[in-house]
Amino acid sequence: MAEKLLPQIFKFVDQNAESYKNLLKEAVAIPSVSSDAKYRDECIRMVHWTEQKLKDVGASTQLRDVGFQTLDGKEVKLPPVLVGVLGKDPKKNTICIYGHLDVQPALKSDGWNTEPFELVEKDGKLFGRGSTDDKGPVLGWFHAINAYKGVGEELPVNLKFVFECMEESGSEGLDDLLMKELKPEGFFEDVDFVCISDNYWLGTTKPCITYGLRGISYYFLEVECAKMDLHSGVYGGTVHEAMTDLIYLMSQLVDKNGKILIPGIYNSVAPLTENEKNLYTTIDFDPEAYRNSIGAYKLAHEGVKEQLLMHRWRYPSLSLHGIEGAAFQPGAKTVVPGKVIGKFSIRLVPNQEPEEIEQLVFDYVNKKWAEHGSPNKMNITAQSGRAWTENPDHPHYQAAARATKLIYQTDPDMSREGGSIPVTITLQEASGRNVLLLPMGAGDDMAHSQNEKLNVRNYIEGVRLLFYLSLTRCCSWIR
Ligand SMILES: NCC(=O)N[C@@H](Cc1c[nH]cn1)C(=O)O
Ligand SMILES: [Zn+2]
Ligand SMILES: [Zn+2]
Repeated sequence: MAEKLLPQIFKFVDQNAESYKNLLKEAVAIPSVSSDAKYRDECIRMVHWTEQKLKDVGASTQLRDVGFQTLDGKEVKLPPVLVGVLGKDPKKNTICIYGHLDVQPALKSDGWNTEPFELVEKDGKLFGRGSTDDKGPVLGWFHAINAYKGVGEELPVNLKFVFECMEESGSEGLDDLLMKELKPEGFFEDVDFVCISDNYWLGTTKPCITYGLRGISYYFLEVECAKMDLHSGVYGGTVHEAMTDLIYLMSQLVDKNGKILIPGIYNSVAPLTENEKNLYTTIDFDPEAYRNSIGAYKLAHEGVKEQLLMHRWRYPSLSLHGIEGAAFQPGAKTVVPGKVIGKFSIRLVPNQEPEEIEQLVFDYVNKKWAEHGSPNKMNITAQSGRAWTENPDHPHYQAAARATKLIYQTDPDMSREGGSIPVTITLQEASGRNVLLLPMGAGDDMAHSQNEKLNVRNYIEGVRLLFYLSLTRCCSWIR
């Protein structure tokens, strides 16, 4: 039945490509930035907008309240989690789909060529914040479901949905909802697989299927020297400046080659086996093309493919992200900030437990602070999620590989990902089922960066892929 339907579906998807783009345009126009309290209403609007789309495809929906968070010292309501169910036929397999509706911040002045929250099509690319991370892939599922209706076929699987709007900000409230509230109600009882489309191919031409993610331990390092910002001409030379202390602490974390300077941080990293080492040799990854795509002057590890991939996937890395309270605007502002918050994160790898890593970081920063001997106030806090890996030999992965080959006419690479989707491990534990990461976007989509985009080809073929994937899930052998 599967293959017979494909020509019809391919035609239907092509005929509807414009409407798919229009829907993505609507989604991108909602600036659902989860990290900034001033966009919280937009996050809530995004959840409601998506709920309506889910209802439109025939799903029953629920908005689950997950309480409040403290943001910028204020209690702010978290966006509700959108849960949905489409079909309850016991003869069919049930796939649980997770996606996120929130986005990273974006301003045109960051260096975008177009308005970030206006979807613009140029040269076969759809530019806009959230186009690839993760609004395009979420909508891909809705289009795939509609395609069944379009060709007059019944959906061959039951679907369950979990859509949140806080992924880019630590998925606050979601773990508790999944583990404590949804589990007793049996939400995951009949789930056979979990599928997430929220990552990217390694390169730009070859599709991938992903079986591992790094975790993340994100730190907020606060130093306060005064209760207000100060004129450096009036107060400079008379106070111990918070920024000086913070820059000192941040400079002690990582060396110029990327080696993390926190004692013990590499101790628990899973040892590299011969078997794993061999996996890297067959992956299609061109260091020079990768370097060019980001305009980097020189790559670490002399651009050796295997070493680069290992440092993206299986070794921890520490990045310095920014300083809140610093004068980042253009111009010669002569302020001494009263309080600054340095932000850095460590990407965690298998066997590194967040509690262990947080303790090592806190101990090290406290020791460096004591050595530094500043009279100022310092405080460090963290939010963390574990790394995740899955069995890529599972039939779920084999089905995804078959579907990918059919759509792209090439065998996908089995990849891991350097980024983090902390809820993946929670979904694995809550469902007890195999979790598949099926990327829609290409490796040069520049999620989180300026000019984020989704290729029209990836969007359209992605819809076909999700359609075909759900079709193959109707086979009982896959259970
Ligand atoms: N597409 C997944 C993704 O981008 N995840 C974020 C998660 C995050 C952001 N801040 C804290 N966690 C990532 O940076 O990997
Ligand atoms: Zn994402
Ligand atoms: Zn993201």
